[in-house]
Amino acid sequence: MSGQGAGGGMKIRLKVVAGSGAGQAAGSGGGEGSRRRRRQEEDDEDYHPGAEGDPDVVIISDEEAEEGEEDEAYVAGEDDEEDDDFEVYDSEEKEEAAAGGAPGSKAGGSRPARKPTRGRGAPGSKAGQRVVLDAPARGARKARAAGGRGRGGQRKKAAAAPAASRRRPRPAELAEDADLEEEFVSDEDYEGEEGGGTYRLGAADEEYRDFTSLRLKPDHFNRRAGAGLGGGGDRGGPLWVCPDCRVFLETFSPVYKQAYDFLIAIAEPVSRPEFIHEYQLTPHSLYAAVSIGLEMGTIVGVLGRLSKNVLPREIREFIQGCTQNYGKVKLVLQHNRFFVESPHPEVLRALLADPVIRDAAKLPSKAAAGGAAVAAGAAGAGEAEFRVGAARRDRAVADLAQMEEIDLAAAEDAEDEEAQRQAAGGQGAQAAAAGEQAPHRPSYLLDAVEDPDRELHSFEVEAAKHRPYQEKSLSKMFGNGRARSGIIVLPCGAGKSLVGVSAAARIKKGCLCLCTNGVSVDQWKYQFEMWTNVPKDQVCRFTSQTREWFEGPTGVCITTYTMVAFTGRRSTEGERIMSQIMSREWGLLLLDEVHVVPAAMFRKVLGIVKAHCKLGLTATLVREDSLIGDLNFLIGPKLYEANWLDLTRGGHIASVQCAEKKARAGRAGAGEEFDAFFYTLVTLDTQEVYFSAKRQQFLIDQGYSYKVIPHLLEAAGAEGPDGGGLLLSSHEEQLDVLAAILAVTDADLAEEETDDKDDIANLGKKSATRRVVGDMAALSGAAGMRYMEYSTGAGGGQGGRARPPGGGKLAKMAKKYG
Ligand SMILES: Nc1ncnc2c1ncn2[C@@H]1O[C@H](COP(=O)(O)OP(=O)(O)OP(=O)(O)O)[C@@H](O)[C@H]1O
Repeated sequence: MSGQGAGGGMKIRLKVVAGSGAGQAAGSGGGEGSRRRRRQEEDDEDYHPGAEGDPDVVIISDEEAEEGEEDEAYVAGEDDEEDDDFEVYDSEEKEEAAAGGAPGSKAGGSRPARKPTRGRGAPGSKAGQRVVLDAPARGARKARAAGGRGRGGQRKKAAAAPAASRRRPRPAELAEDADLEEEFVSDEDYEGEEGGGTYRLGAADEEYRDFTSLRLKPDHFNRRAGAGLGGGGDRGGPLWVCPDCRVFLETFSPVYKQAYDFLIAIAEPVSRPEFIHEYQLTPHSLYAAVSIGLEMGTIVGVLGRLSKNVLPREIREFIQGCTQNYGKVKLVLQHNRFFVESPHPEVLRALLADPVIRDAAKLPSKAAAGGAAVAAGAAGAGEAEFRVGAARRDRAVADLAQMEEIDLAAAEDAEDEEAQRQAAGGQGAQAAAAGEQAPHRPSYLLDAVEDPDRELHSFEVEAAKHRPYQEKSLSKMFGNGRARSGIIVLPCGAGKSLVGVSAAARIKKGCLCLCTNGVSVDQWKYQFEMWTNVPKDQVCRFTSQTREWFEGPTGVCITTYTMVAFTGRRSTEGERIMSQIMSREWGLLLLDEVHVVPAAMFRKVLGIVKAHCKLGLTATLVREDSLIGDLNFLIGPKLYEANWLDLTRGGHIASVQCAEKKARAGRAGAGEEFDAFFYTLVTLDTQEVYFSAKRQQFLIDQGYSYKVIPHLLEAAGAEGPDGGGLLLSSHEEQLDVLAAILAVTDADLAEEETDDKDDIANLGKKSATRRVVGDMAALSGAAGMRYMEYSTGAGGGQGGRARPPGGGKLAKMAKKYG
């Protein structure tokens, strides 16, 4: 069992099921999603975004490609199997891939592949599962590995990096070959291996990328931007698909929109500036893809079709490895208990062989007769057995066809000790063992009608026409008559609230909405009332200030993370409401601002609340605590992510202007109509400079440009506050303020009274306090709150709406509507 996720409690990871790479990477957080990788880059002192750190994509011409082939004449059959670092496919093979053919199974035996320049792979295995290093390097690496350290102890397997990229071989990390285990090499081990070649390996190796050995498709010339996807539908591919799982997208392609929609469904965006986007295929992103209904063959087929270069073999294998385990195990919530179900006895056996799961599961002491016995691998005779009744299995198989919305990702959320004991199949096993009809309702939406516990609400969205990206988000969440758990990423002001409200309306069972503070609670209530016909008494708020409960059997409860996670003494009314919250099976758990909620709090809350479906909403999946990967398990995969620039161009959100003012002290400016201005004041010679570099990288990746205003006084064009210039304009005054700020202690801060006890920003303080003047990290945006603090939703709106209650958003709307 992987179980490396932060925090205690049981974890169920895909890896357990079949030891696939998907689970491995996911379990350890070692999928090394793009964000984490970027952080590592950022942490590297030598990394200078926008300078030499930019990806160096080398595109070779036809002639060069041919030259290359002549230089290294490929002799079919000679060392075909032993020498390939990565294989290339012709269009026939591409078709085969599209049809879901096994990687490496070569039709017809002839393969116009080009012999790679470096690296070795797949001895004796056409499927290419085993990828080994060339002998001298392997020896050297092994030797070094003995004393080497891994990247956070997570990367266990070394494999041949594709010669083209010579960097972390993500696809091969998923190789299932146990022999590779011993070839553990850390990034340090890679360092210098190339002996002064073009590559600098190790943490900074990503600065140098050479993709010259990517093989262009024979008709690649027709695939240049502008050639269009005409005729056979196979032209004009806007993608470059690299063997290291990077995908580059040309935004000026005529099929950009289609390619973008596809890529965002299968890959993580790394960087999306104006002309070339970079994406990364990761286990998480591919898991998300299959969870929204894309099949392995489709993913490979479409990727190949959109690509200018022949799809590297690693990519096919990687995609296969990451997608094959989807749907094998389901976590089903019923009668406030979780049941682990699988139609595959071997999967259950693997799960039960894991000591953590076994410990957590409630198992019958003796297996009952009938059905397929699934003995826990580690269990001896006389120990508990887990039995799966035949009828139950058949039913599960049938149900699997529909695919359950609560799947392995959902399994991760049951962190609460007690819930876990019920979750790991114990109750289900007991019921099955006792010959009872196993409880199982796979498709929540379809089965809601039959649900004996159903308490359906009947409100509907009636005041809105969804914008295209909102519709897209919702269609990713709802499909085939079921609801999927996951995260929707939409920029500030793009209308996440409407998406959340619509999801709650579609899931006709109670909705628990969790917000980061009390003001947000008021705003969500307002949003529910504004967009839907929900009766007022069916939307209730539960905060430190307001304790309401809905009339009737069900409704919408809006509260805060802190209220639910609170462990101290509550008022009688508070206790009563909390017990209502805890005893219910919610249809939807709506999680606002998921990127700022500390992971520990998520686990706590998700252990307390039971819901059929979870929807996380955020403007950015960037977290300061590097635990973004955990959200995949705590909530679910990312279902949709909109591109800021596209929405801006579409007039859905304001055009954003970012400016960073460098000063020793100063004040921020104001915006103009239809433009949202983001000003950050960075005090020189402080930690803020470091954090501002991070923010700059974020902005670049999101496709924004920003301005650095180094001399505030000159920029202000005036001398003092009366003249419209700066406060604290003299150097002495600035030093005084800086000294005062630096002198502030936690004790000083504790004296400040809070006005929102529900605010998640107050976490960790003994008394509920708010930082009015905080430490430098908090001031510079390192306190876990997002960088973009406000925006306006320009265009496409329904102007003249009533203003909502509340502060932050109120100000935003007030700004928008004048
Ligand atoms: N489909 C729509 N039609 C009309 N107006 C819309 C639509 N979707 C959103 N809006 C409006 O756009 C504005 C921004 O929406 P909302 O506050 O939900 O954005 P948000 O993504 O939650 O922003 P933030 O991340 O800042 O909280 C609101 O005024 C909302 O009423």
